[in-house]
Amino acid sequence: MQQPPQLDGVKHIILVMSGKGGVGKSSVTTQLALSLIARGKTVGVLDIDLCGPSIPRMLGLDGKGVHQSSAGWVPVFADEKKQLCCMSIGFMLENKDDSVVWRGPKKTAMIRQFLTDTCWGELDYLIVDTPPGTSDENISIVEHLKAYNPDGVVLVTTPQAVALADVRKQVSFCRQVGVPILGLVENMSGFICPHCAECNNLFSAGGGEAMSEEFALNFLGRVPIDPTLTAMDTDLVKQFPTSSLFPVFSKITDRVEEFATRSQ
Ligand SMILES: Nc1ncnc2c1ncn2[C@@H]1O[C@H](COP(=O)(O)OP(=O)(O)OP(=O)(O)O)[C@@H](O)[C@H]1O
Ligand code: SF4
Repeated sequence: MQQPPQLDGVKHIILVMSGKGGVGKSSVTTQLALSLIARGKTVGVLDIDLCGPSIPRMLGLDGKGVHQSSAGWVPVFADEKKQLCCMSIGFMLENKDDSVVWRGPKKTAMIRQFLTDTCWGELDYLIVDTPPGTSDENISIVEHLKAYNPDGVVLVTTPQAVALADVRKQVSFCRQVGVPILGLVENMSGFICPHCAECNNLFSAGGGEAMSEEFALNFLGRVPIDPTLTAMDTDLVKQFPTSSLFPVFSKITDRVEEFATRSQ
């Protein structure tokens, strides 16, 4: 497939996937992006979760609109230094509570347009937040991105058995479509009490690590349940380096960068 020129200036492409909805895929995408820009990287976030585009809200960009230049859609910048930009279906909806009720072919056409018509410019990383599961939309996304040789997939799960079972399907999906898996993140893994800083495992912990071993995946790290994650909604870029999640995502980002470079 011919590569659309809009992605020529992008050095690394990472997909974030989960077998199940609500496990924190968009949160991991956002925190990974913030962690990378804290290292001086330029990052684009492409939110192709057509049924639940939550990245604009998480990046404090709700209500922003995308404008079209002669070269294509111009992503929305999330910071003054213009290190972090975002493209999301959420920017196209008139009302943020509107839902996307398109049928398959229209969704596929929109995904193609997102991937080919957004002018990303020069980026160190493009992080793609995908719909949960192994739907036709996921197949379209991977088929399109394979032409650009993506670095690979960050899989997100939670410790509960049902979410882990969904990751099994996701692993087999990635292997079938031939896209490398960079590793697995176990989200909502314990709760750090804000009073005593003790970590309580609300659900059984360590399932993600055990699954990584079983499938010979890199274990990227655990993210605890952290109430500040939902509270950080304004000036996120400035807030992130002092947040409790900064050290957690620094370690995850170290591993993602290591494996992303290796798979080139
Ligand atoms: N580690 C965490 N600590 C606290 N809250 C979290 C954590 N991870 C995710 N959440 C919260 O859980 C909710 C779901 O997270 P998120 O939207 O990232 O999941 P998702 O997998 O992208 O969902 P979807 O299936 O809708 O795409 C959000 O309100 C988010 O703020
Ligand atoms: S973890 Fe410690 S401070 Fe937090 S609720 Fe339990 S006993 Fe109290």
